[in-house]
Amino acid sequence: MTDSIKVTVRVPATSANLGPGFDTLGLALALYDEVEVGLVDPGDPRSRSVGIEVTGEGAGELDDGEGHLIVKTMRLTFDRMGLPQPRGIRLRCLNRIPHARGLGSSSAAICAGILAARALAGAPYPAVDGPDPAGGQAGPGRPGARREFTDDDVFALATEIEGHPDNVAPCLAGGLTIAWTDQSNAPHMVKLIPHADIRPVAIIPRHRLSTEVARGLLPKDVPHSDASANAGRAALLVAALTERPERELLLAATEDRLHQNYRAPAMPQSADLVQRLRGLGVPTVVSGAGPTILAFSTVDTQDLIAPEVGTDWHIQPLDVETRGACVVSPETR
Ligand SMILES: Nc1ncnc2c1ncn2[C@@H]1O[C@H](COP(=O)(O)OP(=O)(O)O)[C@@H](O)[C@H]1O
Ligand SMILES: N[C@@H](CCOP(=O)(O)O)C(=O)O
Repeated sequence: MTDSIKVTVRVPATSANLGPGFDTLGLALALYDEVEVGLVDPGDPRSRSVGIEVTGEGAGELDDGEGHLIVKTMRLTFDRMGLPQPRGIRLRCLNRIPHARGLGSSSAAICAGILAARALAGAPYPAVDGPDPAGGQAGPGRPGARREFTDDDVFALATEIEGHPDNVAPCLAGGLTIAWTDQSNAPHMVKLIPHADIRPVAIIPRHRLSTEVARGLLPKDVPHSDASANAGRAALLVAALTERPERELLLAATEDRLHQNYRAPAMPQSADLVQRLRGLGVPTVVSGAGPTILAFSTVDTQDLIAPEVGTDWHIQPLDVETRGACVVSPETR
């Protein structure tokens, strides 16, 4: 038996914060998860279940049913689109983005789920006629009340699920993004293309640190002088990444006082390596909530990184990704 309809989505890794741009700046990186999602024919015996195949990161560890982040996200998206829940969902995940390392794996999974659900919504699929498998109730306006789900809706829902927009924005749009939320909590972004000389290098440890745990280490208030220093550095960083990718400017622009030091006790090796590389003149930050670190290498610093890092970390130079998440098959959008 075959799936009645299938889509494949591709979503990039992202590095958020970039030092001073806490919860605001993000950069998309050319390292991708690919997710094939199939909805099952009604006559297929698998049509009342969820089936998940994971290759790569998270294989054998992730929930293999309704609790899987992509399935949960798809269910919520079908609800928000005013559509009935599909019956059997098959996921085939090729996961390359490391989990809980500060490279935006959860944002990528959330964006994948929303984009897949939106792409599937255009086609007829076998819907649940009994109780909703996600535990919800079939409500008024589900079938027959389908509403257009715009790119802004995708961004808003992904941000609502993730809790902050700085990974979601570059994942969806690619490039360097400045993201913020307005007074009604709606997210917005501006996308910029970094200068061609910007060469990110992810330096990835074996151990994990969940974003939730790292966020728990942040104080409720910070000194005004620290906030002011970060505002200046974040502004400078946008200029340095797009127009003036000079090492000295990047080094000054990547200083942070709002989150990295507070989180250092949860990732002492990362904090130490950031300091050592910065001491050698390599602009280096904690990637997202860590424990990966991100260096901006230049011709004069590229040879300094490997000897300083040693063998306990995986050094991965990554191109900046400029297109963002997409449905690769069928090319519906
Ligand atoms: N491709 C994926 N499929 C299912 N769940 C995922 C996927 N990627 C991430 N997750 C979930 O998100 C968690 C990591 O999220 P988080 O702590 O925010 O770290 P980060 O987003 O920095 O990698 C994983 O432990 C896993 O539960
Ligand atoms: N601004 C967030 C970014 C978290 O990124 P992740 O890739 O670690 O999920 C934060 O610093 O908490």
